[in-house]
Amino acid sequence: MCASLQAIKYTPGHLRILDQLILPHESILNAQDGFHAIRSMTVRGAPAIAIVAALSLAVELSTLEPLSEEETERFIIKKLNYLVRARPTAVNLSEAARRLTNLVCQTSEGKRKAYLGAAEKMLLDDVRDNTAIGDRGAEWLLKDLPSDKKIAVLTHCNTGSLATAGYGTALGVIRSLHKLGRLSRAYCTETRPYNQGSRLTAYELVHEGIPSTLITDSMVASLLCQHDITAVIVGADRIVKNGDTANKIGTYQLSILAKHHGIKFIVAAPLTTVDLTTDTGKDIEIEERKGEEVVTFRGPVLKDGKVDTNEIKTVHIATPGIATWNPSFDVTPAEYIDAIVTENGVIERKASKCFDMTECKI
Ligand SMILES: CSC[C@@H](O)[C@@H](O)C(=O)COP(=O)(O)O
Repeated sequence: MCASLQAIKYTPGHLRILDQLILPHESILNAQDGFHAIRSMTVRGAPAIAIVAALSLAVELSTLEPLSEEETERFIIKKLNYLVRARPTAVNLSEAARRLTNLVCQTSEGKRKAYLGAAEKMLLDDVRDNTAIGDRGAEWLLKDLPSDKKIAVLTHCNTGSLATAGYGTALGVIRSLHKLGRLSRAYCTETRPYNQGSRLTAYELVHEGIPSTLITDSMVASLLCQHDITAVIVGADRIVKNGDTANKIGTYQLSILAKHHGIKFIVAAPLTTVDLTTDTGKDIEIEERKGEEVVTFRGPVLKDGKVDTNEIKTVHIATPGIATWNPSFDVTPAEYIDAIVTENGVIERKASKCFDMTECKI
């Protein structure tokens, strides 16, 4: 089997990320490079952007002349405050900044070393947590089914190795189902306008040899109606206290379709995505991106019927002059979510209309 995909490659003092716009690795030398990589979506996915932000500052710190403890603290806090402004919706970024700031403030001697250790640990922790999410989610989905039953699932956006430090969240559940020999097929949506599904999830599913089928976002109702789909599994950018969940635009409509067809709707995310400081989804800031993403399409050209990744082109696919609206995320109300899987286990929504997310942090 070929090696697993890795979006983030780090050795002390060196950070390289896979440029998800074209796919070779790009070097990140400092926090400014980290900020631009996140904002331009060269790296994307809630856990991955938090890790790249933290590690970009780690690389910058490791090249810096010795500073006093006080100067080091001021430097780190200033850079973290800058990095959190790269993208607003995924809470993992601000959660990491808050945690690293607290650590640095509470360490009296060796602040630089403490920061580097904590930032580097994020890579390992994320893979460990995602593996637990994948296994727990798969186990929960299979628990009431005959042991020889294989299931088909649908996922949206990208939640795999390319959106995390490895293994993936929703794609981690799919990976675990496949590992157990219990996955008949994973369907993935194209995920317009940025096409994380057709570009990244499809790439990863094919790379891993997981039986998979790509559909456009407009085909979901027909898929759920005509095929035997057991669950829709998505990741999250922010899960607030009552379980309302911000995720890639289009997730909300999938949850409504799943409910209509009596299909389970599952959110899979690490605890770093759970935001207990926000009560409901109404208070989540939704990033709006440039209309250009809606009216253009970017990809490799076809030469003699073959995809040529050396030549990437942007084409215009809408009538010039048309107005656009491009919210990058939407909020799925908790009442449409059946279960939320974290590394600590699965919380089911039973009779009530919402979750108490404080339960999963215990
Ligand atoms: C494990 S990542 C979960 C989410 O971050 C993912 O589904 C998503 O919405 C990514 O959005 P993106 O805009 O590509 O950063």
